Amino acid sequence: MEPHALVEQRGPILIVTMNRPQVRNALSAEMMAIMRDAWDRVDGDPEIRAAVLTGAGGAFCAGADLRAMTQSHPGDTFDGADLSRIDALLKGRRLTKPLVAAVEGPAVAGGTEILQATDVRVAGASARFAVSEARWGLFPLGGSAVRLVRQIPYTIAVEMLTTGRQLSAAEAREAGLIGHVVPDGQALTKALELAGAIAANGPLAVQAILRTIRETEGLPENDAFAVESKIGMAVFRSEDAKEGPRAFIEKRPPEFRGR
Ligand SMILES: C[C@H]([C@H](O)CC(=O)SCCNC(=O)CCNC(=O)[C@H](O)C(C)(C)COP(=O)(O)OP(=O)(O)OC[C@H]1O[C@@H](n2cnc3c(N)ncnc32)[C@H](O)[C@@H]1OP(=O)(O)O)[C@H]1CC[C@H]2[C@@H]3CCC4=CC(=O)CC[C@]4(C)[C@H]3CC[C@]12C
Repeated sequence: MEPHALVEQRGPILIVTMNRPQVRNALSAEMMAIMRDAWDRVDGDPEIRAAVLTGAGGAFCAGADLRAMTQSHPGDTFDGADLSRIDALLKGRRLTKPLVAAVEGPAVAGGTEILQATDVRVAGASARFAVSEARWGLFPLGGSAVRLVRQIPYTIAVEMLTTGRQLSAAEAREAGLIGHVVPDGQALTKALELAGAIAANGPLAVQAILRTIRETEGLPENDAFAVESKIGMAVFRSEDAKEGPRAFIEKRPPEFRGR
């Protein structure tokens, strides 16, 4: 039996592949455990500078396993755990390094929910996006009722959440849910190209930029600048911030050490 998610390190990039293609990579407890461990690895390993999340077999993810739900329903088995944080889906927890999504085929329900926790998003032309929980009388507990309206225009978010309608890749890009549409089958290649560009940059700078974005979300502008200037000045004091300008003047690629 294949593991429900595959984790592969390629140089400074960790690639996480949801791997239950026969059910369009519907989430399982095993898959979620592997994903949670992979996110710990991304945050804990200084050699990893970016991560990519994708799905096997031409699908991204079809959300929770509805068949499993007919056998053991979370509504009946729920043990009262705090669902304001679901590590595997990066709800209530964000990575310290950029996460790039490579979507082919359906990203539905939990699939579009975890997409909202990624930082840079690429999709094949036939990809489709939906938050379909309400169609089955369920609630999008992966965070979409909070996060989607913060990421895309209100009316499109509410329409997606309440009708469950699928957006095409072109519609998703127009709404700003994804950044790039590429020919089918090319999403991972493009995502790796973007992750590579991120990984080549100063890791302290990249992580500080992400941290600033995360920590200032929703703050009044001047409060946000107070946070930003503290985080940013620490980067300016680093060795990497001296290496970058030197490399420019010496006409060579910078060699960042992350300190
Ligand atoms: C709350 C989150 C999460 O947000 C909830 C959900 O995600 S609900 C899931 C809703 N999913 C859908 O609506 C998608 C259904 N599928 C489709 O619409 C289509 O299949 C498709 C568009 C994806 C693809 O269409 P295709 O035409 O290409 O393919 P199709 O022929 O239809 O399918 C091929 C075969 O694949 C099977 N398939 C597809 N999707 C699924 C699916 N989702 N489940 C099962 N099987 C699927 C299909 O049947 C075909 O197979 P055949 O054999 O050929 O028929 C929740 C996410 C995780 C939850 C937490 C989990 C852990 C917890 C445990 C607890 O006890 C407490 C709670 C919790 C923390 C729990 C809380 C909620 C979540 C966070």
